[in-house]
Amino acid sequence: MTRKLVDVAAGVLLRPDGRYLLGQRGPDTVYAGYWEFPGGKVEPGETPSQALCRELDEELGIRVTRLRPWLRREHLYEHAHVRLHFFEVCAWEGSLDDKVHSALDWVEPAAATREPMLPANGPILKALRLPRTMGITEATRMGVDAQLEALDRALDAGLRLVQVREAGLAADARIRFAREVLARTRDRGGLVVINDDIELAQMIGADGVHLPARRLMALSQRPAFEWVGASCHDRAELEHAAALMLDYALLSPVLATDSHPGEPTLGWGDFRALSEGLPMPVLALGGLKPDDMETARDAGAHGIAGIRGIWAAGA
Ligand SMILES: Nc1nc2c([nH]c(=O)n2[C@H]2C[C@H](O)[C@@H](COP(=O)(O)OP(=O)(O)OP(=O)(O)O)O2)c(=O)[nH]1
Repeated sequence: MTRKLVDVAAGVLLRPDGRYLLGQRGPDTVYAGYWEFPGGKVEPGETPSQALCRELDEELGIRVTRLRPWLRREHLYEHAHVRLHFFEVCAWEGSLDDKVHSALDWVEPAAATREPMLPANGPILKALRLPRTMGITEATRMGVDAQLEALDRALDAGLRLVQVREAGLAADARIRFAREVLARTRDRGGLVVINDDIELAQMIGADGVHLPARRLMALSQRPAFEWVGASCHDRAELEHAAALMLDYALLSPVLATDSHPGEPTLGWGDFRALSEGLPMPVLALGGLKPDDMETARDAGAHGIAGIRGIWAAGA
């Protein structure tokens, strides 16, 4: 049976302490008692962001002053085929005066979800657990000891997502290095993904794998890890990552880098256009430093990834 496509706008209200708001649907709605992000259907003639501002005013009594488009996902329910436009709502006026939910709760991204959760929202909650900054190792160039010291500094400064990318190290050294990165990062509650080496990731029990673009395009199924991401450089690669239901993508190169001098770059305009409307978070990569975070997020990025810019800054 084909169902009419219904556009829905939903807001992730983010507090400065990182918590976000969930509401429990009232008794007279479909999926009564389920938890959701506040929002509702897009009315004819409205854009999704206009719909969200109206819904948050009507339902919660707040006026949105700053929002960013984030993820877009479709889901086929028994009652409807919904296209969900998620926004990050970063600033608003007025205090919450909820008129529709049975309960509201500010939840920590790392904490367990509220149950029951609307079925379409699982990947959204997972995306909110993805740290905003990824450090990509380069022990091959820096030396193993210098890289591990830089990792410790970055972990102290709050880094919680590391990609081990060391094709240049000999096999034994690579295994030792990857184990060491995993132990140090886990100690701080962080995640480690291994570039292009599913066997190594399995052997050391890493959190996941990171697929280079050529490997991504050769796959028709997602590898079995909790976290799987990929490097992308154009829309076709991003869409393939979405079709495989990957957890994130890196899109590069955004700015010029010392490691790839003279290569054409996307700039923030192309970054925004390419990453728009995808179901998974996209991190910006290429010549970025921690200071670029706000610019990246304003351009639709979930966050930033980096090599030298991250290790030099201590993240
Ligand atoms: N608001 C919201 N809706 C969601 C989320 N996830 C999800 O699958 N949905 C679905 C459930 C519903 O099928 C649809 C939203 O419809 P709704 O009934 O809440 O919309 P509305 O507030 O405009 O209600 P109404 O005018 O029809 O009474 O989107 C979410 O996180 N927030």
